Amino acid sequence: MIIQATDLKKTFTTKSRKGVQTVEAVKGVDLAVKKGEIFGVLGPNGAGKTTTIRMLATLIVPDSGQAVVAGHDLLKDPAGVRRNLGYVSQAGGVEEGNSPRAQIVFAAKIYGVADPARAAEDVLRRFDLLELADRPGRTLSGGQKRRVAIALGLVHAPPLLFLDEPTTGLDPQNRANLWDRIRELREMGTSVLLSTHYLDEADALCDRLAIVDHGVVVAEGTPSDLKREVSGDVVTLRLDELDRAAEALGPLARATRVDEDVLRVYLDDGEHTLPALLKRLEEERLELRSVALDRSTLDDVFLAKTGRSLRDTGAAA
Ligand SMILES: Nc1ncnc2c1ncn2[C@@H]1O[C@H](COP(=O)(O)OP(=O)(O)OP(=O)(O)O)[C@@H](O)[C@H]1O
Repeated sequence: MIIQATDLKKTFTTKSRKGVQTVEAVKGVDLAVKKGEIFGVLGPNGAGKTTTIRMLATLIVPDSGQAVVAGHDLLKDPAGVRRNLGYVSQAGGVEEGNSPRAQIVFAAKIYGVADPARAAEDVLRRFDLLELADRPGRTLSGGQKRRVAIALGLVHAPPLLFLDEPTTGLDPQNRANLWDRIRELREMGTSVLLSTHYLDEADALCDRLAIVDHGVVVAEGTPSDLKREVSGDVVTLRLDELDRAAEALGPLARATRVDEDVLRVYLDDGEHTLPALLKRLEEERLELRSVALDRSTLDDVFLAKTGRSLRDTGAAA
């Protein structure tokens, strides 16, 4: 394991004119990240993703809990942890007036890399940044800035890289491009822990993930295991009498759920059970407006574990 964390907790206290406010940002998180995998922390805004990553990256001290990160104890040997990780924040930290090359060489010097110029050249090449390496940061596009930010976090070749919402704000093409770069890191043996609120990103990129909500892990596993656990297929029905339909179809399904104006019916084998569902609705004289059959998604997992849809939080793609 490159990360083994147990019961991490963090409460923030802020003082304002309204008095003292406390926020339990992380309420007891366990995480086990294997060497060489891309591990995702998926959750809506405010779930505690950044706080968890910042604790594991030694940037804030947990109130309680324990962790071993890259072979070093988080609390007893934070310097040992720090030497072995790269951290790329949400904001990305690219200087406007400085060239990517100058910034990366500077970072390499801070990390004590033996040949900073060469290390910078290597990482610039790897991230396809050589052509723009000597332009001021302010002239780069959003996608290029993200690549520079990641290159900055990698110049000392750490075995573990933390990426906090790496593709937020990027267009689909730049997101796909960055996913490929992150996969290349895995191929070179780097372990990656990233946070995201994009369902498709968690599904396509992560080997395993933890779904977090309100500061706790509500589910953990590979994307396909998580989806299988919830159910194979989902039939979404639009009709007027949702509750009566749910009652009628219950015996044929693994689970049913009324989700605003639709009824979602979870089935092991949707293709073969759908005709029976439709027959049952007809027997009950329940008139359908529309029906759709889909494989279950990570949003169905989130819904099953938290009672609400990640899409509804306004955070998901
Ligand atoms: N320094 C701080 N002081 C006070 N409250 C904080 C601080 N940092 C985070 N919080 C609060 O802790 C909770 C968790 O925040 P966190 O940034 O970890 O969530 P997140 O899952 O990363 O969200 P997002 O996707 O929006 O980045 C939020 O309610 C946030 O307002």
